[in-house]
Formats: sequence, structure tokens, C-alpha cells
Amino acid sequence: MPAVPDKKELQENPALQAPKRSQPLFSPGTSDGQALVIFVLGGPGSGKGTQCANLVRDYGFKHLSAGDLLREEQDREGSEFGDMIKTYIKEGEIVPMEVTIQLLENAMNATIEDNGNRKFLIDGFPRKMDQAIAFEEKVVPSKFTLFTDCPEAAMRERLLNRGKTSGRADDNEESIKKRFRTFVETSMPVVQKFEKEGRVVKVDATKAPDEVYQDVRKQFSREGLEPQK
Ligand SMILES: Nc1ncnc2c1ncn2[C@@H]1O[C@H](COP(=O)(O)OP(=O)(O)OP(=O)(O)O)[C@@H](O)[C@H]1O
Ligand SMILES: O=c1ccn([C@@H]2O[C@H](COP(=O)(O)O)[C@@H](O)[C@H]2O)c(=O)[nH]1
Ligand SMILES: [Mg+2]
Repeated sequence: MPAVPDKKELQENPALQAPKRSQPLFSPGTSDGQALVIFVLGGPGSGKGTQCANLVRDYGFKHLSAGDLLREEQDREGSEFGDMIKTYIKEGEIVPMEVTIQLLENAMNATIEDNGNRKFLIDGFPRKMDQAIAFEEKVVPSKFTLFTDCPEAAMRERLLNRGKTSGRADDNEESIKKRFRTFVETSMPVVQKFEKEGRVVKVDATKAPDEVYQDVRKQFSREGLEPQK
């Protein structure tokens, strides 16, 4: 179990303060200028990234994977969080939310500043209740969560297969077991909370990727979201 950094220190860390924006991320009460956020949750290897790639192509979302952002920060020269992130990822544990939320906020802000796109797929987040509550209160509420439902046996096989080429430090038997446990104990309660609020769209992710995507498209249409092409 990685050492948990002091929460107060993290909260006061200058590297984790909210960025100054020239445009607001979320303007309540306005129809334009609002960020549209869809969370994508599901077990490790359930196909979140695969489906996000389809949605980016057809709906014009910006895809932000919390795991990818953490890996980038881990590898960034001079990052004071690199070693901590590395340990958490290897152990399949959830990095303290201050770091992940700040990375997401920075990436959302950079996208808006760069090309004005305010449609975000936030993949692999929120993985823990505190993240879910803090993000929706302090950044922007999500429209709904796409949940890729898949049994562990299929996810394990996919991850071990991906591990042959991914170079990911957590695509191995030992880390996979820990990631599954974290998913069941820590992340599923978040999915269940959103489900109780009627904000989960579930797809059967055991089917072939294209079939899963057909289902995703149907469900998005029911939520009022249509492809751009
Ligand atoms: N429906 C599917 N059927 C079979 N294999 C799939 C399917 N969807 C994705 N895969 C494959 O399974 C592996 C994991 O997929 P992907 O990276 O999309 O999952 P993920 O949920 O983002 O995983 P992680 O939680 O580790 O980031 C990849 O090698 C991908 O090509
Ligand atoms: O909100 C998050 C998201 C991810 N992590 C850590 O990253 C790894 C890998 O995430 P993937 O989505 O599989 O790429 C995950 O196991 C966690 O250790 C996190 O801490 N917080
Ligand atoms: Mg992924």
C-alpha cells in the first residue's frame, strides 16, 4: 500500500491550485458555453478507451483518460508527484483526488482555450466517492456515466493480452488482481450512486467492440446525443 501524502499539504500545494481561466468552464444557466461532461467507468480492461475512440471520431468529444493524464504526469521531468503516481498505479490504488482533479481541470481548460471544444469524455474517473463529489461540486456536474459492464475473466484475458505490447506497469497478473479489488471495493460504489440517481447508461461490454459500440450509440441517442457524422 503506497504512503498516503498529507491531505493539507496537497491542498495547499501551488502546483495543484485551480488555473486562471479566460473563459468559464461551466456557466450555470446559459445554454452556450457550458461544458458537457460524460464519465466513462467500467472495470480495468472492459473497453473504456476503445469505445471512447469511437465516440471521439463520431461525436467530436475530447477524450480525457485520467489514467493517461496520471501516466503523463508520472513521466514529466521535474514532476513532484511522479514517484507517488508510479507507486499508486503499480499497486492499483487511487491517486489522491487533488492531483487527478487538477490534471483533469488543466486538460479541460487547455482544450477550451485551444479550440473551444467543451464536450468531454472523462475516461476512468471518478474511481472513488470523494473524487465524484468534489469534481461535480467544484468543476462541473456530469450529464451521465457510460458504464462498460464486463466480467473479470474477460477483462483479465484482455489485459494480459494487451500487456504483451502495452508497456504498462500494471498489465500483469499481480497488479491486475489489485486493480480488480480496487474496482469492486472503491469504484463500484460510485457507479451505484450514479445508478440510484438515474444517471448511468450501461452497455454489455462482453460483445465484440463494434457490437458494443452499436449499443453505445443507441444509448447516447436515448440521452439526446447524436453523432456529427
Ligand atoms: N469488446 C471487446 N472485445 C474484445 N477485446 C476488447 C474489447 N474492447 C476492447 N478490447 C481490447 O481489450 C484491451 C483493453 O481495452 P481498453 O484499453 O479499451 O480498456 P480500458 O477499459 O480502457 O482498460 P483500462 O482500464 O486498463 O484503461 C485492449 O487490448 C482492447 O483492444
Ligand atoms: O481517477 C483515477 C484514474 C486512474 N488512477 C490510477 O491509474 C491507473 C490506471 O488507470 P486506467 O484507467 O486503467 O488507465 C489506475 O489503476 C489507478 O492506479 C487513479 O488513481 N485515479
Ligand atoms: Mg483505458
